[in-house]
Amino acid sequence: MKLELNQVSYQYKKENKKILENFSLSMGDTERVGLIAPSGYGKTTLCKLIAGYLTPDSGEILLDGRRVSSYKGYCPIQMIWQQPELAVNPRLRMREVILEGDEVEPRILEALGIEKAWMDRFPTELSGGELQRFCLARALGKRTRFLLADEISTMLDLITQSQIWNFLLKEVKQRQIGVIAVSHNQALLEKVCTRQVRLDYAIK
Ligand SMILES: Nc1ncnc2c1ncn2[C@@H]1O[C@H](COP(=O)(O)OP(=O)(O)OP(=O)(O)O)[C@@H](O)[C@H]1O
Repeated sequence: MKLELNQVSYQYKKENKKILENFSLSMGDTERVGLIAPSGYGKTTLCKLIAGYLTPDSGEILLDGRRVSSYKGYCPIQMIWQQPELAVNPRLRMREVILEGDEVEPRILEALGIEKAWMDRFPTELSGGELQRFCLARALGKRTRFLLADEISTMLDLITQSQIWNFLLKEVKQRQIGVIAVSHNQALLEKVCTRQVRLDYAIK
């Protein structure tokens, strides 16, 4: 599958500043692209646009030639958010949170170190790192073809961070899932990504 961004521009309505101007990117599902830019330059905004949470002011975002916004039901582009507590419904038990994914395989839960006892808990009864594992698992449903990983491991200690990225890398390579990774950790991006794109050039 191919993900294409053609001349995408975006600005938050109440602000004067353009976040993205005519930004283009084309990537395949065997690629892992690292997005680098200083804080506040629009990395999260770009991820939200690609995942369909925001609509570009102009330009288009296509998955195999079809507009991402035209996908109904499960979106093959899944975003993992920087703050997992904002990405889950606090009223759902973790068992139900996982069901929001696309038939997530039990082996994925196991590989991410999710303990069975956690399934009956509510999001507020887990640590940030534990909750993030659930968000990762939920995003790795059957029909996922691209993963947007926005600072997904900042709340994890170094060992857990490396375990989780090792698993993710193996998984996306095996299943041909393309990845866009955002991190201020340059060493991590170099290890994980096949190439890197600078976002600050997208703004004039
Ligand atoms: N809903 C919003 N309304 C108005 N402005 C916003 C909104 N969300 C983000 N912004 C602004 O848009 C700019 C880009 O934000 P974004 O979160 O995309 O940056 P980022 O590169 O991901 O930053 P960081 O590295 O700090 O996470 C920032 O100046 C931010 O203040």
